[in-house]
Amino acid sequence: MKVLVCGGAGYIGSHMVRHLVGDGVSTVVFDNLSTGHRESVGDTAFVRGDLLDATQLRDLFSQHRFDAVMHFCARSLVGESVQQPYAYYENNVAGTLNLLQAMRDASVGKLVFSSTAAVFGHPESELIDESHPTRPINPYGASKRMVETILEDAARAYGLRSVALRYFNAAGASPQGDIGESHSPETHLIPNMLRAANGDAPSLKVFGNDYSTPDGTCVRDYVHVDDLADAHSRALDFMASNEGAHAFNLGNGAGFSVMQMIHAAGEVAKQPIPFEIAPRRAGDPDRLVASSGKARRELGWQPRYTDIADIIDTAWRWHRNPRY
Ligand SMILES: NC(=O)c1ccc[n+]([C@@H]2O[C@H](COP(=O)([O-])OP(=O)(O)OC[C@H]3O[C@@H](n4cnc5c(N)ncnc54)[C@H](O)[C@@H]3O)[C@@H](O)[C@H]2O)c1
Ligand SMILES: O=c1ccn([C@@H]2O[C@H](COP(=O)(O)OP(=O)(O)O[C@H]3O[C@H](CO)[C@H](O)[C@H](O)[C@H]3O)[C@@H](O)[C@H]2O)c(=O)[nH]1
Repeated sequence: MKVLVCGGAGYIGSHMVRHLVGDGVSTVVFDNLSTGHRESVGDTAFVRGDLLDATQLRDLFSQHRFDAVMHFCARSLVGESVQQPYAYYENNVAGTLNLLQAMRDASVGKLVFSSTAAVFGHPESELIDESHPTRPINPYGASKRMVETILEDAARAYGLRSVALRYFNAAGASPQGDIGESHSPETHLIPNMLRAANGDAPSLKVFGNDYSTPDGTCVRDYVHVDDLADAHSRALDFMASNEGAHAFNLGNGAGFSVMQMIHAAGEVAKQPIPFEIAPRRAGDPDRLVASSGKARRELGWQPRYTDIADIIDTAWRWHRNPRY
């Protein structure tokens, strides 16, 4: 089994690479290092390249015989996507089309795609399952939904087998503490809390405390990166016996408010997280919590990290001593 991991030098992708290598799967990483880190994949085979360069992709597929592709590449900042929609559609949609065409030319017929809770837009129910309408409210979410549609069409036209995994909030890091989340600028809550705890960043800005949630701050569903990696491996197995394009929501099914997260992180770091209340951030829905019953039933997926303190603790191991 040989797997191409596009975007494997990024936060989630690097945890996937470690998971595949641990399972003895031959792995090649393709990444332009726009937001990723070469150090995060150690001595795994690495090709620096860009999905927007069709020639590089053709060369890659001519040099290797891949059984499947995992595709983590994206621009993924919601606010930036509103400001720069062309850049988002170009990288996330046109880049993915280049990849799909190269796969087709090389007769590679299986893809696991990183989708997102942002395909749903404003939540219409407490728990979001796969029957929830997909009405994205920003270009980032729209770009991911477009790719899901392309995958549905590709299944019908070319027989491509695919699984779109819609992560809610990816969180935590390898418990070994040697790979983790490192973005610049960092926009995600857990790294920003832990950098404030470390003194690496000023106090955490809490974006709005007037949402219609119990304490007024936004509620999210945090799911550990190693559990996401496990779901990808299960998706590979699933495609061996299932044709077509499939989508699964991945979360723990438990919501935590920003204030609850600050409290939990303070307990893990054994010091209070300095914070201040700031204006709302554009595009943040009140509450996003997954129903992952379909992934449990059809993929046999069972997250191992269900305690928010354990999830934050793995991130804290990284943030105390980040390597990149
Ligand atoms: N982090 C989350 O909470 C979250 C939630 C839902 C979905 N996702 C999705 O999961 C995926 C991974 O997210 P992440 O947080 O690890 O992001 P990341 O930015 O850390 O990783 C993305 C990787 O893709 C690479 N890349 C981007 N465009 C590329 C291109 N054109 N060619 C080659 N390489 C390219 C980057 O250099 C980076 O290494 C993304 O598709 C993202 O939209 C993330
Ligand atoms: O410094 C910060 C950072 C975040 N937040 C708040 O913390 C919550 C979580 O924010 P994150 O930025 O960590 O995560 P998001 O829920 O905005 O985004 C995640 O889910 C999205 C789907 O809605 C996308 O998929 C995106 O890629 C993924 O990171 C939000 O209410 C946000 O307003 C703060 O208060 N202060």
